[in-house]
Amino acid sequence: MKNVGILGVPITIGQPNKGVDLGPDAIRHAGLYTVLQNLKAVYQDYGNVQIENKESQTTDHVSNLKNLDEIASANELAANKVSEIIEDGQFPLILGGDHSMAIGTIAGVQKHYNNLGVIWYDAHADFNTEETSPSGNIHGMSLAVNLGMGHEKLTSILQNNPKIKPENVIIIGARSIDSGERELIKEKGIKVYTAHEVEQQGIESIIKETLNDLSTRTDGIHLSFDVDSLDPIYVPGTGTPVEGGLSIRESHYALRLLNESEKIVSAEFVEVNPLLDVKNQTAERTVELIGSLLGERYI
Ligand SMILES: NC(=[NH2+])NCCC[C@H](N)C(=O)O
Ligand SMILES: [Mn+2]
Ligand SMILES: [Mn+2]
Repeated sequence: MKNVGILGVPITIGQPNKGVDLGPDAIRHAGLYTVLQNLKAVYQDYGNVQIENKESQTTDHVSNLKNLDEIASANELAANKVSEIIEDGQFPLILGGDHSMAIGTIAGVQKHYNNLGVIWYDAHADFNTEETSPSGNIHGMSLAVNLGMGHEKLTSILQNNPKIKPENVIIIGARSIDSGERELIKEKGIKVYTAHEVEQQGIESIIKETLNDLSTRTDGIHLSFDVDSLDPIYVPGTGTPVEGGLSIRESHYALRLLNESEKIVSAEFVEVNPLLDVKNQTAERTVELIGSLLGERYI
């Protein structure tokens, strides 16, 4: 069983909805420790990264990016914390927070790998740059930033270099991709399994293909799990829900296959927003999904 280091990244300024900063604590309250105890996991909670989510929004005049400086410094903090958890010999289990946090989390993990792979499980591709973004919201840009595209204040977290190679990224569950993102995805040759492909090919085959593909090239795989990958009927508590999402059953199965592969070296669960939720069910489902990733079984 893994030795787990829990870290909350309560960032909200990468998008416009209030409340996603409460995500990490809602996940803890939904029974995270109990699940870990039942799995006989050794764990340590590193608490939350101290982030100042300013009420008033700043927009960079040149790039049109919202809250650029604040997001850059929050991600620097998150990156250092994640790196520290790995240095302590633990598996980083990171709780969000809006998806702009993946800029820092992946920078922190990447420090310890020569060739990191990333599975981006999401309704969105988060592959915008300031040129293509329809919103200026940085949570829609974090994957592109990880590949070295975007504002230098974001691409230079920890080191001024691309953190992952395009061939080492696989997106699963996408069904809302902006036209500019689509062009960039094609240009970079990123592998995407859309929600339609999950329907047609099946999640088992997709996860196995993903693992085969990434295992040959990478020395570790980070899972970036945006809860809006799931259909909003299961997870109402998220800021950018998209209909036609993945089912809870196939997502548990996906996570079980990832667990069995023993290739996942770190994971984050993001975009849980308790203020948009109904009876904390989004946080509760997130805890159950974390259980599957860490080895919980039906029988
Ligand atoms: N991590 C997320 N939920 N991202 C949603 C992004 C939505 C849209 N594509 C944008 O860039 O604004
Ligand atoms: Mn998303
Ligand atoms: Mn996302």
